[in-house]
Parts: sequence; C-alpha cells; structure tokens
Amino acid sequence: MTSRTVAVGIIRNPQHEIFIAQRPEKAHMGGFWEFPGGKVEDGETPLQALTRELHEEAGIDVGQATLLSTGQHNFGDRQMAFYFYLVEQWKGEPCGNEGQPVRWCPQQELDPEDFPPVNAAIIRQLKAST
Ligand SMILES: Nc1nc2c([nH]c(=O)n2[C@H]2C[C@H](O)[C@@H](COP(=O)(O)OP(=O)(O)OP(=O)(O)O)O2)c(=O)[nH]1
Ligand SMILES: [Mg+2]
Repeated sequence: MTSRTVAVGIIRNPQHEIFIAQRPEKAHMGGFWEFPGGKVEDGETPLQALTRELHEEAGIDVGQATLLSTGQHNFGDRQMAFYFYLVEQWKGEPCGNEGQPVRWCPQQELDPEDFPPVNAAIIRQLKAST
C-alpha cells in the first residue's frame, strides 16, 4: 500500500472565517471541500510543503503556521498521514490560484460532511475552541 504525508493549511482571518476550496470532481476525494494543501515531497519538511502548496493553490505567502494536530487515515487503497496547520499570518489575498471554487466559511459553520473523513476530528477541535 502507498503511504503519503499531506500538509494542510487552515487559513483563518480575524473574523474567524476559514478559507476552503473544492476538490476537482476527478481528483481523489473529488467534490469534497478541503483546506488547501498537498503532499509532502521527498526532501521537504511538512512546513516547507505547506508553504509551497499554499503559494501554489491559494496564492499566499505563509508568515507563521502552528501545528494544531496530526491525523492518519486509511483510504483503503492508500494510507495517509496529515499535518494540520493553523495559518493566521500571511501575505497576499487567498484565492483559487488553480481555478478551483473557494470560499470563506465561518469557523462555526464548517460542516464535517462537506469534507473528507479525516477532517472530522480537526473540524470538531476548531469548533470547540471557538
Ligand atoms: N489538501 C487537502 N487534502 C486533503 C484534505 N483532507 C483529505 O483527506 N485530503 C486528501 C486528499 C488527497 O488525497 C490528499 C492531498 O493531496 P492533493 O491531491 O491535494 O495533493 P497535491 O496538492 O500535492 O496535488 P498533486 O500534485 O498530487 O496533484 O489528501 C484536506 O483538508 N486538504
Ligand atoms: Mg492539493
């Protein structure tokens, strides 16, 4: 079974809205909403991958990122480890840099059902932290 590490950015503004993007229909977990991010490449740390992915996908330069939690998910055909970072400082205006649908969602309105299964725990954690 293949095993990958994924770095994910929870981009949160001062109004406690979170920037989310919709995965392309044909991608793995297609159609679900996600926190921008992607796979850690050989030779990268998760934080380096986060910075690269948020530049590519959301058009921002990460200032500071705090590791909130990690998670593991067995998707049946693949095993993945996740690093969920909270990003509250960045340069630029987050956008769908790859043409993907994006929106700002109030933290308390995040619905785990809109996201891949591994996101449920971190969404619960965010909502509990107000
Ligand atoms: N970015 C992101 N990926 C997630 C989340 N939840 C979740 O299960 N995933 C899964 C979907 C994908 O299988 C994997 C992320 O890989 P990706 O498809 O974004 O990879 P990437 O940006 O490096 O893109 P690519 O080069 O492989 O096309 O993690 C999430 O909240 N954000
Ligand atoms: Mg990605």
